[in-house]
Amino acid sequence: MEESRRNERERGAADLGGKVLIMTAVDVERDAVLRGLGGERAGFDVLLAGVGPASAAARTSMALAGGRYRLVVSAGIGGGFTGKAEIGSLVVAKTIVAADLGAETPDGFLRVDELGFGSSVERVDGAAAMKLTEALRQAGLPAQLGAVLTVSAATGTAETAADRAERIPDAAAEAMEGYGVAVAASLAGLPVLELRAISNAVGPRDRGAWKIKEALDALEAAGKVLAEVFK
Ligand SMILES: O=C(O)c1cccc(C(=O)CC[C@H]2O[C@@H](n3cnc4c(=O)[nH]cnc43)[C@H](O)[C@@H]2O)c1
Repeated sequence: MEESRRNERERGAADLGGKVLIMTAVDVERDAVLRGLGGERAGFDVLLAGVGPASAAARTSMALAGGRYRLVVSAGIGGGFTGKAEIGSLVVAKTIVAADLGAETPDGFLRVDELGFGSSVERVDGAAAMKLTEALRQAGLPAQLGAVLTVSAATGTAETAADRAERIPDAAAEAMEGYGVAVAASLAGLPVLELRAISNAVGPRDRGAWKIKEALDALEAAGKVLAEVFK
């Protein structure tokens, strides 16, 4: 069973049968993706993950148990690391990192890997991630590949932002669901992607400064590209 799942994953997103499952945290994100998919929705299911990795993992697993899918995508808005990802731009995950899964110690943070309890990094379908990033750029959208962090508590201070940026130097964006979606996809033997439209800077919490509309517009534009690339 494990070997057939591994073989399926190695064949990648392109040549497996089934639909593409897109999980968003909240309904305005789902609606933006659906607007972007437009008339090309037939090959896609866009479902709600809820906020946070636990809800995302549980709801993705439930969806995967009830349908036939070839690719799973975690999509939505996210925070961008300063100097890495600007508001209104798009980040496609090259890795999905559970940034707060582990243990604090007086000498610093220990990743769950260092504790010997599994992995804090979920691999994405690298070829599909590159293809999507290229297609987004071809469509004139500012897009880049970078590590996308999953956190249970959004960063709210400059200290936490600096700590996360130092521990994970290729971090471009932060959100709250990708790792949960990715673990569910991995258990089902399916490739995964994460796509984030940047609504705010990762750092001191300033909810009034979040550019939700800009991010949702970018997510909608990305939805059109998702339809072209994965139809
Ligand atoms: O208030 C609104 O109108 C609104 C519209 C769409 C989404 C929201 C959310 O608050 C969604 C929460 C969702 O956003 C992700 N996110 C966005 N920025 C960050 C961040 O800096 N750090 C972590 N997560 C972030 C996250 O995936 C949440 O699920 C509100």
